[in-house]
Amino acid sequence: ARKPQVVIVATGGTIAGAGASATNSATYQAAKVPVDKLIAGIPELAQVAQVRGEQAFQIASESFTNEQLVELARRVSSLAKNPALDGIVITHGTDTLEETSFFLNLVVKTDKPIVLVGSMRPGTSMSADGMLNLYNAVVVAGSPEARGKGTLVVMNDQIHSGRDVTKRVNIQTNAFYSQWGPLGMVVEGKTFWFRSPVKRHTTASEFDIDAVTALPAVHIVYGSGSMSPELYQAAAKAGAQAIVHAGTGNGSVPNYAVDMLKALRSQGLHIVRSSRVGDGFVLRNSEQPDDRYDWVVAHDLNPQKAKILAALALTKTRDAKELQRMFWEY
Ligand SMILES: NC(=O)C[C@H](N)C(=O)O
Repeated sequence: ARKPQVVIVATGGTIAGAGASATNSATYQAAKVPVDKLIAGIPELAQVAQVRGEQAFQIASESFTNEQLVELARRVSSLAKNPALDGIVITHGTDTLEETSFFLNLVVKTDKPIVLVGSMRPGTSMSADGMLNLYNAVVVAGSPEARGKGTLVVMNDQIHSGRDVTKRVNIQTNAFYSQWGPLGMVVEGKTFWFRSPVKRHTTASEFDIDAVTALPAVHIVYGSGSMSPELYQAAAKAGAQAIVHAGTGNGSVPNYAVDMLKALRSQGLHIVRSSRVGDGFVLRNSEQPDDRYDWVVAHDLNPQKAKILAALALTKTRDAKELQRMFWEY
């Protein structure tokens, strides 16, 4: 039978990392090993797909910029248009993998599987997780059942929605987690599916990377007890067109910070209330009168995901009600 054609677009991260010894699981250099060497290290890939590699970047994912995000998405969009190709795997550092997976989920117009994968341990360490993660990612990218589900993240034998998934553990291989559960599992080269995303994505999204050349700046301000309202001002000074408030609890705002946010909104900046808690979601007019202040709530998106959607939304509209609609729909 014809094997699915899969391209691995490599961007760096720990999955391309190398450490000094086999006991170095957390101390190593990310983004060292080229994609062809990663592929050559897993001869079993040839049993499940016809694979070729492409080196987009060689960086740790904390160093990803908006420019690189746009460049990567444009490359993925152009690959997806190749009729001979069945799926795309993107190797990526785990730190900002959730931003990239959500971004691609919103802007690439394709039904083909786009699968992001990383690792928590470098390939040089004992029980390195990258090999199996990459093998599993290629299996998912070549699987017809993975089509039309938006971008996927394969880590630790689980298949997550690129929208929902977030990094929750920073030193173990079970690093990724979705509040609404994974979509499925991949075991011994086979995929098993249990649910599908219902939020708008890829072909049903109103965003298209072929029409996006740059993203406006959006900055996150972290809420805490005794925080400084001047941080919002600094975000505005740094060029933010929207500020994502990573609020305590239900995205709550300290009473002494409300006037600053109102003032920034009156200058045209958008205020998006999200929560630093991790799970749950922020409701409109809970904690703060969003209708009165013309603020937006991030719904269940965490601050870093809210930042991605806010930036994309601002390429389309300046209207807070439209922004809010997008936060409900995506
Ligand atoms: N596990 C990893 O990939 C972490 C690394 N700092 C990165 O995001 O590139």
